Order: sequence, then structure tokens, then C-alpha cells
Amino acid sequence: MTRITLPRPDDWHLHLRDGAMLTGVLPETTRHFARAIVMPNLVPPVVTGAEAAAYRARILAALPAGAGFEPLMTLYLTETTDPADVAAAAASGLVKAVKLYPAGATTNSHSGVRDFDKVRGVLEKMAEIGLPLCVHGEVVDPAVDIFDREAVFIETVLDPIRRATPGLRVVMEHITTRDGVDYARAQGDDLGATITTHHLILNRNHILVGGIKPHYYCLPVAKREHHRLALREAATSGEARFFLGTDSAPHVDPLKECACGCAGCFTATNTMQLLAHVFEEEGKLANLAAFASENGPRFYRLPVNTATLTLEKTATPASWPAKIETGAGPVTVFDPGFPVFWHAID
Ligand SMILES: NC(=O)N[C@@H](CC(=O)O)C(=O)O
Ligand SMILES: [Zn+2]
Ligand SMILES: [Zn+2]
Repeated sequence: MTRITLPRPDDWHLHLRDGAMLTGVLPETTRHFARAIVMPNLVPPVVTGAEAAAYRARILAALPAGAGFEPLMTLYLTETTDPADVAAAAASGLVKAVKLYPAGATTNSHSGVRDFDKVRGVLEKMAEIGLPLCVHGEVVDPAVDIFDREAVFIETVLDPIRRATPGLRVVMEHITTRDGVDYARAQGDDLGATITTHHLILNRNHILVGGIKPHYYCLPVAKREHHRLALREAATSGEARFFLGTDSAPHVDPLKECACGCAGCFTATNTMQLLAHVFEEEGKLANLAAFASENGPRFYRLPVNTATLTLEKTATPASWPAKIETGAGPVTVFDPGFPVFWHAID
């Protein structure tokens, strides 16, 4: 197959930031995607319904002319989040999910949750109204090795929360391990899992062998090869619980290429071309629509897009800018390290 047309894809985990960075990176997403679940880890975070409404207005104001793009807003869960505010923001249609960051787990997570008992009321309200909880699933205990933090989180935090809150709908965000895949598969349809583009391409050697590659560093950090293979098998399986969340997470180059570089890979620009490459390699191109266009809306109880995106394979490698120049500074586009022959027909 050299040409494939999908319902227009959505990105179920995206960082758009704010201000000049937002303006700079937004066209990279709207070029191929119809909707995105927009992460709330701004500084300060998007905690209340009013803050989400204001952030949504800033995103709409930054849209390129003619872009048919709908930002799907999320709230950042804190220990003082008001269940009634969450319920009102969901009822109005403004907010599609609440995001749980264990405090200290990742970029701008210091306002996140330390004591899970303090968010019990919010989680119970969310279970009652069917509002999904998106989870950054890593423990922050310094004694736990960074490569084990996802597996330990599943066992010691995620599973207990789900057992204590029957009916809570959960998205395991950016799973990076076979443990994550296996856990997701063993649950009912109240659990979904997003998988990023870069975790289908990178293992930990890519970050560390032959010199440290700051643009391959993200959280959760890429794991051993057998985990990457498990993620590829899950993403390309067509199974309804697995869907695309790019976790495209722009940071300006000076904050990546330094002694203490930020976590995040910027894949908004070339995700669909890279996914076509990966799905073809796995002999599963026919399941790309399920992963990128159909399974996410089904989990979030939204319609599949009626618009389409066509991808075409040619003899000439696809090209994209090495960097996006934003008003905040340059942002390096994810380089898979191999030629990609799939082009998106914009
Ligand atoms: N994925 C990352 O490495 N970084 C994200 C935060 C996150 O999704 O954990 C960011 O906001 O930069
Ligand atoms: Zn995260
Ligand atoms: Zn993220």
C-alpha cells in the first residue's frame, strides 16, 4: 500500500504551552490533527474551570487562519481542587478530563498530588459523572530507579486508586513499559492507555549510546528494547484501549541542550509520517486509523472526525524543518534517525 486515507487524527495528549510558544507550535498540530487533549501543566497550572476557559480562549486566538481545530481542555488536579467546580466545567462541555501529576514527577508538576486521600472527593465525583482521569504514572520516591517508576506506580498507586474508586474512568498516559501494556490489557473498558510516537521509536540506548541526546530525553524515560517492542505490538494491534497521545512537549533548545535539560520530545510536526512508517514496518498499516483516529474518540465518547488525512509513500524521503522558530526561541523537531518515505498530504 502506498496511499492511505484516515479519518482526521486527534492527539489525546498534547502540550501547547502559552504565549509566544503556543503561537509558534500550534500550527504544527493543526496541520494534521482535528482535536487534542491539551495538557494543563502551565506555570501557574490550569486548575479551575475559569482558568481552562481562559486558556481555551488563548488557544483559539492563536489558531492559524482557517484551521478547523478544537482544543479539548483538561484541569490540573491539586489537593485543593473543588469537586463542584470540576463537575460544572465538565457539565458545560468545556473540560474533557482531569490530569493527575504526582507532585515532582515531571515538568511543572510541583502543584500536583502528594496525599491521594486529599483528592478522594474529586475522584468520586469524576466516577459519578464519567469524567476521565488522565494519569502521569510514575512514582517520585527517590529510592525507586527511574526505569522502574512506571511499573511501581501501577502496582502501588494506580491499582489501589482504581479499586478505591469503582467506576473511575482512567487514561494511563504515555505508557512506556510491557508492564503498562499488560496492566491495560487486563482491565475493563473503563481504562484506556495512550502511547507516544517517540516511545515506538526509541529505547534507552538511543538516548545514551554514543553521547547523550537531549532531544530524546522525555518522561517517562524510554526503556529497554523489549518494552519498546511491547508498545509497538500494542499500538499497532487495533485494540480499542490503545490510542495516540503524542505527548509532544516543546521546550526551547537552550533548555534542552544544557547541563540539566528539560524532559520532552517535540513530535507534533512529523508524528503522522512517523506513525505510517512504524505501522508499515509492523505490517499493520490497516490499524493506523484505529490508533490515531478511532479509538481515542470512542474512549472519550466523542464522534470520529468526518474530515480525513491522506498519507502517501513515495521514493523521496519526507522532509520537515529541523527546528521550529517560535517567538520564545527555537524548538528542535524530533529526528527519528532514519529516513521516512511517508508524506502527509496537508
Ligand atoms: N513528557 C515530558 O517529558 N514532558 C512533559 C510533561 C509530561 O507529559 O510528563 C512536559 O510538559 O514537558
Ligand atoms: Zn507526563
Ligand atoms: Zn505530557
